[in-house]
Amino acid sequence: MEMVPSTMTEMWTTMGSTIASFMFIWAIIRQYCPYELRRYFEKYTHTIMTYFSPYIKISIHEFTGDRLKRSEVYVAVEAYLSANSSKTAKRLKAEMGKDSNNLVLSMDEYEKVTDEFRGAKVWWVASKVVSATRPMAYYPEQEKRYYRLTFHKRYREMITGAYLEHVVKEGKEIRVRNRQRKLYTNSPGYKWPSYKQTMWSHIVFEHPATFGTMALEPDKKKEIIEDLVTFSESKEFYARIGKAWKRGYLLYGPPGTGKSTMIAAMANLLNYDVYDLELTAVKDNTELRKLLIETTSKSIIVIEDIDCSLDLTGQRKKKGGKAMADDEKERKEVKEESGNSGNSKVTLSGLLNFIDGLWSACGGERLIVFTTNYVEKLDPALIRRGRMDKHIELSYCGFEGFKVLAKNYLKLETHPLFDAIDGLMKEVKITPADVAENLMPKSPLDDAEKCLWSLIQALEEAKEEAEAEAEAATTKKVVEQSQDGGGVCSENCMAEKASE
Ligand SMILES: Nc1ncnc2c1ncn2[C@@H]1O[C@H](COP(=O)(O)OP(=O)(O)OP(=O)(O)O)[C@@H](O)[C@H]1O
Ligand SMILES: [Mg+2]
Repeated sequence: MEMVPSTMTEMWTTMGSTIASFMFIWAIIRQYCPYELRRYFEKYTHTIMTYFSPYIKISIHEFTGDRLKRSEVYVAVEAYLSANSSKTAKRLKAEMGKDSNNLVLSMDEYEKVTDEFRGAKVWWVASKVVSATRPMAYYPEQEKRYYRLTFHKRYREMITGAYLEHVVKEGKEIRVRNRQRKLYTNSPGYKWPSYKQTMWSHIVFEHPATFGTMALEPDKKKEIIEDLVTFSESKEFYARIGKAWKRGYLLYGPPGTGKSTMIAAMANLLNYDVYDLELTAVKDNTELRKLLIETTSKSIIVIEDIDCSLDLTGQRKKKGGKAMADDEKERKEVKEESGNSGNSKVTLSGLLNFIDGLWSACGGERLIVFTTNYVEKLDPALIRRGRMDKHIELSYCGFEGFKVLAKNYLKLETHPLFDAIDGLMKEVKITPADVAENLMPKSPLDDAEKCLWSLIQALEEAKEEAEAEAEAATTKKVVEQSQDGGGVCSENCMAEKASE
C-alpha cells in the first residue's frame, strides 16, 4: 500500500525531468540551430501534421496583392462573423454603427467562433501576423490580419462552395444594413498635400427628408419611387443589355421647390451614400476622373446648380451672348466669390466623359443627379436621354402638395379653411418652401388655424402682387405698341384704350 504513492511520485518526477530536459534541448536547438534548418524542420512537421489531420484550413487575408483596397471577401466575412459571433465569442470589439447610437460588435483578435451549416461544424479564428520588418520607422508596424476557417475534409465541397457563398452574401447584406451612410464632398476646407489619400472628405449623412414628407402630386411621387426602386433592383437587366448600371436624373424647377430635398429623399429611400460634387473646386478633367474612381457603388453623385457651376456656361455665353438672365449672372458671381473657382479647367467634354465615359462604369449602382433652375440654358448634349435619363420638373405647390405639408406640419387632414386655400392656390404660384415656412408655428402658442391664416394671407399678398405685375406689363406693352407700331396698330390701341 505504501508503494503506490512513492511510485506515483517517482513517475511524476521522471516525467517532469523529461519535459524539462526536452524544453532545454529545444531551447538549445532554437538558439544554435541555423534558421534555415529550423524552418526546414518546422515546415516538414507541418506537412506531416497536415497529412494526418482530417481538417482543412482556409485563410482569408485582409489585403491581397498591393495594399490598395481591402479584400471584399474579408470585409464580408468580418460582417458575417460580427453578426454571428456576438452571441458566442467572449472577447468582442465594439464599433459605431448606423445612426451613430448603436454599437456593432465583432470578434476580437485570436477569438474563435463556431458556426454550423447544414449539419457541418466549422471554426473561424481572427488572427494577425505582425511583420517584423518596418519599411520606415515613421510608419506603424504592418499588421496583416486574416480569418482562418477550419472544417473537416469530408465537407470540402459544401464548405468551399455553398457555405462560403452564403457567408459572403449574408455578410454583404449585413454591411449594407449596418453601415452609416455618408455625405461626401470634394470641396476641401484645407489642402494638405499627400497626407490625405482620398480626395473626398465625409460626414455622416443624416438628412431626415423622405418621399413621405415631400409635397408632390401622388402620381408623380409614385412614378419616381418606382423608377428608383426598379433601377436599384436591375443589376441583371443592365448586365444583359450591356449598359453600365447607372442612371441620370435631372431635377429642374424654380428655387425652393424641393430639388435638394428630393436628393436626400432618394438617398434615404435607396440607402445610398451621397457625393456632393462641387465642380468649381475641381482643378481639371483628370482630377474629375480621379474623384469619380474614388466613389463607391450604391451612391448618388450630385452636381447642384449645374448651370452656374463651370465653364459650360462660358461656352454657351459665346453662343447665347447676352441671353443669360441677370439673376443667373448674379448667382454665378455669388458662387465664384464663395468658392475658390475661377481656376477650374473642367470642360464640357470632361464632364460628359465623367457621366458616361468608360470610367463611369466602374463600381456600378450609381445615380448621377443634376439640379438646375434654368433647364433651357443647359447644353442639350449634357441632358440628352442616356446621360440624364429622367427629367423631373419640380414646380410650384399644388393643393395635393399643400395637403402633405399640412399633414406633416400641423397634423391636419382636413379643415374648413382648406377650400379657401385650394381656390387661392389655383390662382397664384407659391413654392413648397414658402408654404412650408408659413405652416411652421412661429411661437409655442400658435395653433393650426393661425398657421393656415398666415398661409392665406401670404397667398393673397402674392395674388395682389401678381395682379399688379400683370397690370404693369399690359400698360408697358400698350405704350410700346403705340410707340413703335405707328399707324398700323393705332386703331386697335385706341379701341383698347377706349374700352378701358
Ligand atoms: N416639395 C417639397 N416638399 C416638402 N418640403 C419642401 C418641398 N420643397 C421645398 N421644401 C422645403 O423648402 C426648403 C427648401 O427646399 P430645397 O432646398 O429642396 O429647394 P431647392 O429646389 O433645392 O432650391 P434651390 O434651387 O434654391 O436650391 C426645404 O427646407 C424644404 O423643407
Ligand atoms: Mg437646392
